[in-house]
Amino acid sequence: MTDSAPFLVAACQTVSGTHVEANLAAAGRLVAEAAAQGAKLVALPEYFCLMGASDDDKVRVREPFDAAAPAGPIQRFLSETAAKHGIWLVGGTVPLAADDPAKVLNTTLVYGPDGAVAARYDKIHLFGFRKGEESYDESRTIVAGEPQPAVFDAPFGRVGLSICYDLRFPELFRAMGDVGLIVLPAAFTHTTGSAHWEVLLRARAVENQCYVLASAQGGKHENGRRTWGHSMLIDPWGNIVSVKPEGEGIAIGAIDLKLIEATRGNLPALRHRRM
Ligand SMILES: NC(=O)CC(=O)C(=O)O
Repeated sequence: MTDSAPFLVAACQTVSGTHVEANLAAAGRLVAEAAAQGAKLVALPEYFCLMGASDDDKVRVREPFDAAAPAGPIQRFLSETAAKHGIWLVGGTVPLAADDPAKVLNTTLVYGPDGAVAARYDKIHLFGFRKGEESYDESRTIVAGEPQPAVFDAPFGRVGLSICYDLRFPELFRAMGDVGLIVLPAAFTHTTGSAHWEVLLRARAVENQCYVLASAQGGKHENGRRTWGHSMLIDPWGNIVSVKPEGEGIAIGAIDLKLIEATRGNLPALRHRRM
């Protein structure tokens, strides 16, 4: 049964550094702030546990995955934090061990209010970008997930999972089916984010007539990188409900399931699809 009363969700924005312990402490403070304000679902950003000095650092802190018992400090932190606050915690991304020992899976693990794993999504699309001095190639250290959508059911409805660069591939979001909320942990670069972040997020909300909650890295990092931030909640009409432009903090706002129904009733574009 779906509980249809409006409820709060929050996107945590971090400026993660090169030390896992310090990053987990920062994430813990932000989740506690969101929970204290009443958020039922809280999302952390991509790479919330580490923005390493080099891309290979995430391989150094990789953890095996165990759905039954947290198999490392990052998974333990997520499980304990969800249970402590009694929330749904979308755990940004965790570097999970892959078959190739030189690479990881860049994975979102979702924990329920009981601290148990409720869903897993391995990032499908791997970011590559080169312009001037800037160069990114995730395929060097990350193995792409199997190309299939991941959703989970919470008491307030169905939630779809995606990560950062996935945002540029609308077919993934369509394949999620009927979701009321899409969550996107991210670490968009300052260059690409200033140009594309908001317009892409709002497009995904409008074309799927659902809420989008995007939790981002936002600021100048210890490793010299600069990320765009602008963590936000967007409603099914494409309005920005709440935004955290820069630096550490949260973007918190209400989800009203009746607005999804009303939007789809007024403008039945999803029913008008012919392909
Ligand atoms: N950092 C990413 O994975 C994606 C990004 O910055 C972009 O798509 O732009």
